[in-house]
Amino acid sequence: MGLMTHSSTFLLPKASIVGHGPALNYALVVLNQSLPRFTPLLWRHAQLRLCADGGANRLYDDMPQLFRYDDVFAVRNRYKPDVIKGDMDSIRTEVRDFYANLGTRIIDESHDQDTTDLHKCIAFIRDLMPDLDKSNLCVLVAGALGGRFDHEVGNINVVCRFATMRIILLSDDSLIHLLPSTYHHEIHVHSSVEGPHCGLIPIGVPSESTTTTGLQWNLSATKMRFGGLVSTSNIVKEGIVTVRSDSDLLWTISIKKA
Ligand SMILES: Nc1ncnc2c1ncn2[C@@H]1O[C@H](COP(=O)(O)OP(=O)(O)OP(=O)(O)O)[C@@H](O)[C@H]1O
Ligand SMILES: Cc1ncc(C[n+]2csc(CCO)c2C)c(N)n1
Repeated sequence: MGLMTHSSTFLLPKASIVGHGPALNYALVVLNQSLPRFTPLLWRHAQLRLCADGGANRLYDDMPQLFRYDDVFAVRNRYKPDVIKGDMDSIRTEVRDFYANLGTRIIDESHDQDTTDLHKCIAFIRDLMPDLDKSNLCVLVAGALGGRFDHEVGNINVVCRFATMRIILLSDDSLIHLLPSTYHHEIHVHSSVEGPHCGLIPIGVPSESTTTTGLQWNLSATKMRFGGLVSTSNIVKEGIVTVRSDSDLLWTISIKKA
């Protein structure tokens, strides 16, 4: 079975990155929730930037607040998304017009009321990338956690629906990504920016057997299921956490405040 490595280097300044595994190309999707304070850092890492519908309002309203000493319009011009996509029921007209005038591609999919705006954005990224590029692509989703619970679950479901893509859901406080059962996993923990609190959560189906190293409460061929044991409030103890499981799991780790 192959090894998949994970490393939150997108939370580090670009210059300080020492690679673990292949260098990844990043895409950023901004959702309709208050922007995480490190969004400008994610923006710099990303080669492609999208807003999911009302996410464009957040970019327009919140980004200038992250640069309090800069001119509001200078900040808005600096942070121009490549694409705004969604059912367009939340983006304000002035915001849509502002970014359209800057040259942002606007994709209105108001006919589709069965998939979320995040889903629409991930499908766009998937279809844009040639097959070969996809293994090195990682999609960062800003503002995906906290807020309305149905949206949070919808966002997690997108991670599961596009299970072959690397997608990382982020808030100010934590990140989540999938650990597919078809790989063994090595998670390189950057303790300056993340941890120590973490969790491993079976999603969809129970896990009959999960084994970990590097945690305070390791699992040893342990069964996990909702209604039984799920590993929450665990603590990272080593620089590398390893996970092998017979089922897909969600990995979550806290993000440090300063
Ligand atoms: N409170 C929230 N918590 C987490 N994610 C959110 C939240 N609000 C919005 N999102 C994410 O941002 C995307 C765009 O948000 P937007 O408000 O434009 O969606 P929407 O389809 O109009 O939502 P709804 O009609 O259900 O209120 C959503 O698809 C969702 O992924
Ligand atoms: C069973 C079922 N539940 C909810 C919705 C509603 N819905 C899901 S995604 C979406 C678009 C949000 O931008 C909307 C309105 C549906 N279609 N089918």
